[in-house]
Amino acid sequence: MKVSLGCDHGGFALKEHVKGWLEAHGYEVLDCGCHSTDSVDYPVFGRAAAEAVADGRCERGIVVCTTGIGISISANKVKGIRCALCSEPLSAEMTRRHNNANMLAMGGGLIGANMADRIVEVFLTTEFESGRHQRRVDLISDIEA
Ligand SMILES: O=C(CO)[C@H](O)[C@H](O)COP(=O)(O)O
Repeated sequence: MKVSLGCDHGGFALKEHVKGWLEAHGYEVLDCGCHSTDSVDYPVFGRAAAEAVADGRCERGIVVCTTGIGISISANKVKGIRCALCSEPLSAEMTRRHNNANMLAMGGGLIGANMADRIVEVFLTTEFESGRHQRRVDLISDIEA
């Protein structure tokens, strides 16, 4: 599975950690930046990571800013993206099972590396349940159309 990554300066450290975890676990990574703790604007990088998922270059995306909020809002503006902000593994599991989320957002200022590992692992390995949930995901897509 290929995973796009995006962050701002507030998410840089956790993004780098997640990148290492992904590579150690056999995932291919497309790092859309940023690449340092210099101050940048999170919509630029949330958009880049989301477009890589929307156009099929990556199957999933993970974005990080200080809170995870701004970069998740930005990713969700890209058509076809369902980006879920998660701070613990149960939310990551449920958003895969029920929402078929294709992107995960986390707050680099809010959660630690070990928690992020568990969230990422669950997000990338949990299947969508489909059934009644597909109808609801289709209704979300209708809003975009
Ligand atoms: O969490 C964020 C957006 O939701 C950003 O990381 C945060 O707003 C950046 O702020 P600053 O420029 O003061 O570091």
